[in-house]
Amino acid sequence: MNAIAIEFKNASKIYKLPKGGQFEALKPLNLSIKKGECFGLLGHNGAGKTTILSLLAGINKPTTGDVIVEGLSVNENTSQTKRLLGVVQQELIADTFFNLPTMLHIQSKLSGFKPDKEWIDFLLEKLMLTEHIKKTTRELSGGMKRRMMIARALVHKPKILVLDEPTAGVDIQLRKSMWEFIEGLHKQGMTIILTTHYLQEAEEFCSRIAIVKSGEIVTLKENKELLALGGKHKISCLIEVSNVYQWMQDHSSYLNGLSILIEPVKQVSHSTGNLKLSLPYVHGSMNSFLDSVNVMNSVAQKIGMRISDIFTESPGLEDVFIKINSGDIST
Ligand SMILES: Nc1ncnc2c1ncn2[C@@H]1O[C@H](COP(=O)(O)OP(=O)(O)OP(=O)(O)O)[C@@H](O)[C@H]1O
Repeated sequence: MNAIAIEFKNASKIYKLPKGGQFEALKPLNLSIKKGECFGLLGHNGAGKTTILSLLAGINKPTTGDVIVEGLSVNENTSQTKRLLGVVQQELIADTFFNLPTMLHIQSKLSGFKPDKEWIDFLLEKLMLTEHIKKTTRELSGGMKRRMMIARALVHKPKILVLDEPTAGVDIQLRKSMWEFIEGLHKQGMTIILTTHYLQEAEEFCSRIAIVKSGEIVTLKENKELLALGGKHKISCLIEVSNVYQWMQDHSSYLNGLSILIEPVKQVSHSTGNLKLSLPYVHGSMNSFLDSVNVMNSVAQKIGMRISDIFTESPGLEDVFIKINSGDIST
């Protein structure tokens, strides 16, 4: 299971700018992605994610180095490596007068693959496109085009699926079924490399995640390890107080002594507002959880506060992403 599917070897990209000069979009990258892995690339707009995928897909040539796909060099065997990959590009490219099944038949042939009607029907069904098969691809909505691009990328049964923001513009219901379908392909052994701005998708589906910033990977970790950087799980409660700043002054030394954090929830004025009190607990330990609940209850009794809500909070990938990008955590 540890065989390598994709290997970036010192691969870099410097774009030549039309008005002269150049721009280094990707610093020399060394990265291995295992067979059967679902690997996520995250980063702000312009970080370099699409550039990385374009070198893998053979759309752009690296300035230095190479990418190896299933043992084959993309530089030397572009047409063979292309057949191993199903690539869903970020831009919606669906401007034809063909209907969906015809376009997918043509695409199969273009990929050097004998069209397989059963597989095409299966893809159309799984991507919820069957009811739109009479439309030409240019008549599809944005979300339908996005799903069509996934069908097109899979038509030649590739070993590796490359998804550059595959769910942009797809509504939440369809996104869920799309991911169920992609998860099914992954379970059958397909290697997946994904970029997305929906961090929850990466959190749910990727086993390893790289964060790209200014043309280089600044963090590369197992999903769980990355989430652990977000901080502790917390038990929190909300209280309403009539004089926020006075209240914080009166109680802060007592609460700080118990490691309880005080945080204004909404815009607070001097006269009224909500405060959130939080206490960390060890995730997975019932004793630690109950200890924290007991502390909250005894604090409530001691200082006579009315708790309006009590809930737990888990650090998510979004918290980690923001902290890494703002330099709050170095990895
Ligand atoms: N053909 C090109 N010529 C010059 N610069 C380019 C070219 N393509 C991309 N760039 C620049 O390279 C940098 C990385 O772009 P890239 O598209 O890889 O970012 P990204 O992380 O995929 O962003 P997004 O999340 O917006 O898709 C950006 O500054 C971009 O302007």
